[in-house]
Amino acid sequence: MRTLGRLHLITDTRPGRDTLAVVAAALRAGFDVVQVRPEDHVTDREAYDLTVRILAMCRELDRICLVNDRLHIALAAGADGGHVGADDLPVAAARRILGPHAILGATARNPETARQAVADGASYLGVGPAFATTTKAGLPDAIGPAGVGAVAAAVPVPIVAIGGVTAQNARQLYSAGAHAVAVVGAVSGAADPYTAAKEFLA
Ligand SMILES: Cc1ncc(COP(=O)(O)OP(=O)(O)O)c(N)n1
Ligand SMILES: Cc1nc(C(=O)O)sc1CCOP(=O)(O)O
Ligand SMILES: [Mg+2]
Repeated sequence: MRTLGRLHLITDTRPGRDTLAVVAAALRAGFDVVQVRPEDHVTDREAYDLTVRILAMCRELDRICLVNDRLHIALAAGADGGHVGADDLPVAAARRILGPHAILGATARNPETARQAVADGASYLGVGPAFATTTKAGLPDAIGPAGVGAVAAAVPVPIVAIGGVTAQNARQLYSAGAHAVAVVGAVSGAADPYTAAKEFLA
C-alpha cells in the first residue's frame, strides 16, 4: 500500500466551483491526495466520468486518488481506494469490496469508533470536524485539536483531520497527532486556489 500523503484535497462540486481547475491547482501546488466526493444527487455516470478525469490528473503527478462513498466507482475507475462514513457501507464490507491492498478511509469521531474501524480494516481515519465548517450540514460540534489527538493516540493508523481546516490552523492539528489534513473550502473557495493551496505547503 502506498504511503498516505499529508495534504488531501476533497473535491467541491457545488455550483459555482470549478472542480477540475481547483484539483489541478492543488496538485500543482503539492497536494498529495485527491478524494473525489460527488454530491449525493450526482448520477453514477457523472461521478465515474469525474473520477476518471481526476484520476488521470493524479496519475500524471504520481498522486493518490480516492473516491468517497461510491466504492464501485473507485474500483471501476481504478482509483487507489475509497472513504466511508456512518451512512455508507460498513468498514468491513468496504474492505471486502476493495480488497486487502486498497487504501480505505473511515470516518471516526472518537477513540471507540476509531478502534472499531481499524479492527474492521480501515487503513486511515478521517477525524472531525476539527473546527467549525459550513461546507457540510448536520455535523456534530467541532472536536478541536484535542479531540483529533485523542483519536490519534488510540489507533496505529494515520489520522486525517477534517473540517474547517485552514493553512493557519493546520499546524495545530499536525501537532496534536494528525498525519494529514483534508481540505475543501480553504482551497476551493479561495479567489486563487493555487496560492491558497501553496499556503498549506508552507
Ligand atoms: C478524510 C475524510 N474524513 C471524513 C469524511 C467524511 O465522510 P462521511 O462521514 O462519510 O461524510 P461524506 O463525506 O460522505 O458526506 C471524508 N469524506 N473524508
Ligand atoms: C465532508 C466533510 N466531512 C466532515 C466531517 O467532519 O466528517 S467535515 C467535511 C467538510 C470539510 O470541508 P471544509 O474543509 O470546507 O471545512
Ligand atoms: Mg460518506
